[in-house]
Amino acid sequence: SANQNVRTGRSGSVSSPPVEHDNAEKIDVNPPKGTRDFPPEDMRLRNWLFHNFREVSKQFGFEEVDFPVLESEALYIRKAGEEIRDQLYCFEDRGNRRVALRPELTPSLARLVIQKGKSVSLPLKWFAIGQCWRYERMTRGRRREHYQWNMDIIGVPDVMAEAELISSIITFFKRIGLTASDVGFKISSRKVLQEVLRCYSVPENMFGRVCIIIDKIGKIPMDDIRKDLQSADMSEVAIEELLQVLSLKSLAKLEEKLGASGEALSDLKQLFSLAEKYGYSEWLQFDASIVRGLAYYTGIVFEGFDREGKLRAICGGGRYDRLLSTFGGDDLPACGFGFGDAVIVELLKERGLLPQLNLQVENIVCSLDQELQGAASAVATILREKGQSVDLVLENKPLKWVFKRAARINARRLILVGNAEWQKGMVNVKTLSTGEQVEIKIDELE
Ligand SMILES: Nc1ccc(Br)nc1
Repeated sequence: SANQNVRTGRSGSVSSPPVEHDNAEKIDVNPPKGTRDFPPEDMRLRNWLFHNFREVSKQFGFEEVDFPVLESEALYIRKAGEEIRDQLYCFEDRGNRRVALRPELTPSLARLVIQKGKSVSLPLKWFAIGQCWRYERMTRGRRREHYQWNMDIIGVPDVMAEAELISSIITFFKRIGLTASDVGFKISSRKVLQEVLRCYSVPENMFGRVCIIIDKIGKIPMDDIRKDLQSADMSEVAIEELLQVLSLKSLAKLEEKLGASGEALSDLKQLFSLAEKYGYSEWLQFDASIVRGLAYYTGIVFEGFDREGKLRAICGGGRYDRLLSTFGGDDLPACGFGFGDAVIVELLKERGLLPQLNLQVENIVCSLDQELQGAASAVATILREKGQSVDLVLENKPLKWVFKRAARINARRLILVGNAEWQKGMVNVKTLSTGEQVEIKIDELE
């Protein structure tokens, strides 16, 4: 709360002059609404998560990229009625430019691919971990920022690319202890929707809009879904047929509906066949209701879900072969996914799989009296130059305080710099787990 007493956290007296503030009031020490601080224990978990994202990305031969958190608003102005557009964290900067805090990473990636043009050789396999933003009325109390891991393959038209991306996510899940009994992937293709809409002569330019409406199934009442579909030039018959197809959960039933000649079916059959080869069939299921909430998907779409059904989608992605041309570039086949940092942590908590991540410092070094503070610094430098981590006690503290701190930072060794030993070029080394204590020559420290 704003009037929370802010502990200065200083133990000694403070001699420096007070910082001049316009307002005498205490500032609110909480982060802005919908945002988070990462104190050490949270930062350790975040670093652990990102380390696993990076390790998998490298294992699949992907290169890391990043983009500005601030982008031109134009990157996200799509007319399909997406939630991501309604919640854009956008504003006019001091140069009167319309800008936005990025709500997702894919448009930035598309922009960079266009910028690089012919200077990059295909296929591109890029990954990024970046903070993404939305501005949502805090009535729902939801977060306004999260970190997303993205992996994208640019330049591969074949479903092999989607199969590879799904394999990378499964590799990640396995790395952190999740199995096919914990999570799965619902797989479909936007071409299913496309083929139904074509049967009922729904104009092509309604495709993105219909996808966004369909994505709201289960989130808003079905009557509103039907009304929205009518407003997208769909007849009653077309709507009923579409909803019927979207309820299909078997490729055989889909084939009965759409026939065997369409691309939707051939893509999906190929993907499930590749899943066999990769050895991850048990992780996948066909579910025609999956469309995902981004207008630019054009083919296979998929989302990771928790089999207990308690949580929102863990991750999601798909093929987006037409995105580059919406920015004036030449189209290139593309597919990718986004994987947020929130649901996965909720899932790991549920499954008791959160890792125990303690601070670990090898050495804590302290001098036994004020005159030896410099000697203690010299010992710290020697150890650090050998690549060891050292927490150097910076003030004259009683041993009781030093032992307490050593336990809190989980130090392996306590190095005591005392007068008598120092005169002999020695220090006292105590292994804290065993209590064993030995005198060691400084130049033999390791
Ligand atoms: N797109 C987006 C951005 C930020 C959060 Br939190 N959720 C979704």
